[in-house]
Amino acid sequence: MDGERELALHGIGRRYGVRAPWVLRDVALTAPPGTLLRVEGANGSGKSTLLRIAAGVDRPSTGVVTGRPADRTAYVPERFPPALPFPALRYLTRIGAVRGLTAADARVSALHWLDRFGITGYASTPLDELSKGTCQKIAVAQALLADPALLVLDEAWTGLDAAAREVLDAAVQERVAAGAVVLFVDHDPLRLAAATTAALVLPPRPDAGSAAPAPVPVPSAPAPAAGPADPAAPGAGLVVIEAAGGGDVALESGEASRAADTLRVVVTAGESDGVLRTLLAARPPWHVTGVRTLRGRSAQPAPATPRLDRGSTGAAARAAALLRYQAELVLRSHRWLPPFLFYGAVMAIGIAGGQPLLGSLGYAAALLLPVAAWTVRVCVTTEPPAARACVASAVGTRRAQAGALLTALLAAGALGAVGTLLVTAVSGAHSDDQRTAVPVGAALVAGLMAAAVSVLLGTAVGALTNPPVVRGGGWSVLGTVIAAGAVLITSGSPAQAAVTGLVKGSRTGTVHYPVLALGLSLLAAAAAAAVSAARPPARHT
Ligand SMILES: Nc1ncnc2c1ncn2[C@@H]1O[C@H](COP(=O)(O)OP(=O)(O)OP(=O)(O)O)[C@@H](O)[C@H]1O
Repeated sequence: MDGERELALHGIGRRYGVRAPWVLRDVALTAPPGTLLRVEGANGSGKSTLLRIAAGVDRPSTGVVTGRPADRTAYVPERFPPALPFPALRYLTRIGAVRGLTAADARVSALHWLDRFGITGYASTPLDELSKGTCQKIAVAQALLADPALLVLDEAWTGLDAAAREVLDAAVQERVAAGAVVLFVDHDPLRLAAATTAALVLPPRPDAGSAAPAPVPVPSAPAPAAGPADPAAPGAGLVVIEAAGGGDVALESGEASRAADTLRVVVTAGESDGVLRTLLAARPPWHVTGVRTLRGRSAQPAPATPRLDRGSTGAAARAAALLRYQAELVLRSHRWLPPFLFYGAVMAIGIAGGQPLLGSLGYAAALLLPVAAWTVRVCVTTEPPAARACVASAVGTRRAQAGALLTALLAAGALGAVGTLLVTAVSGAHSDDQRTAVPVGAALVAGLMAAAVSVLLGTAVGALTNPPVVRGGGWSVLGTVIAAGAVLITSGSPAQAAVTGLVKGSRTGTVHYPVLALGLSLLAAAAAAAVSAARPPARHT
């Protein structure tokens, strides 16, 4: 991968629950730079699961993945959701920035891929108004934006028209020629057959509790150095096809050899499609377990891709790009409106001009806690899981979740700051009995600190009662309401301490700064965010 380490999967196992059957068991794989690897297996054998783990959008139950280019991995999910509230170009430029491109490069690259897929005319069209096929082109484009060094394609060709399939074929070969690793699943056994350098055949899914048969890796030919194929090289364009379990077949080309029920055919690249068709047409059909080139690559002309000024944005810029993407997603979805309107309405009911300042600040801070938890729910559930997976391939699942939580924290914090300022402006700077004057500046600071306590604890509650920690919608909402109420009224909780400090201070006109409560709520929010980010992401297929 552009001179980096090879991608390796070591002893990968995955099951969806401690008692659930193993979907994958002991899968091992190495893919040096320049590998084009096809993953095969029956329905339900775990192909998508394996691709998600390789792409870093799901985590294995056992084993590790090494050599993944952390900031240059891209993934196309099996189904891309059109429910994203972005126009096509806007979505691509936002994702390009998350993938580390500068704004200018992201736009150039997005326009390039829109053009290559022939959909420039849809640049301003919202994704939810695009046809399924056009939306799939956007799904593929988002993965190709920033020259991925690891590209993972889960049936990415499905839904594309013939011309777009060719564009994707060519793009894959460009990436492989540049030294990237490409892993793919496709229902068409001929897909990129001549260019594929390795295959991994997953065994059928084992029954619960039984050991899985080992996956069958088909070793790849040594990955050639990046650069154009040498058609004059000895063996150039030779393809090895391996297949199992089929019926009688008469091959008109290639050299065939058989061992047990496995057939191996060495054939020129030009004749390989014909051989594959013959094998698949046999009765019973052959199960193609591997297709790889012996030397060289198919010599597809590589259309010019824009030169991107990679590395021009650092970790901080990518984190900012992630927040901008998530904030714009929530803003465009309008799902932020209910909690914000609720906050405004309850503030309007409870706060009146001239009321004692500290008491009103306590009321505002208390209200902020459930509103912050609700905002977290909005921020972690608005992005469809498949779109989240695309983002997670770029930044990792933990950062994608942390980004959503931080977006909620900042949004609720901004709301709380505005609310606190308004309350300070309209309230009377005196104690409850109006005998003691309250210093406005000090009250404002204490009010902002109490609001921060509420926002932090509301974020903690939201993080622990929503996906991926609690996945069921009904349980999530119920859990959020109960937990938010409990945190507010439980004696000794930082929120209760901060709010009570203001309300009690209002009786005597004394300002208490909730310093300890703020420190504790910071710790609670950080711990809850860590728990939430550590949970495996939600299923998306
Ligand atoms: N998040 C999840 N939670 C629970 N079970 C899951 C989850 N994701 C996948 N599975 C199960 O794991 C098994 C393998 O699924 P996967 O989609 O990886 O297989 P596949 O080989 O890609 O299947 P197909 O060819 O039908 O797409 C299936 O039984 C599926 O129901």
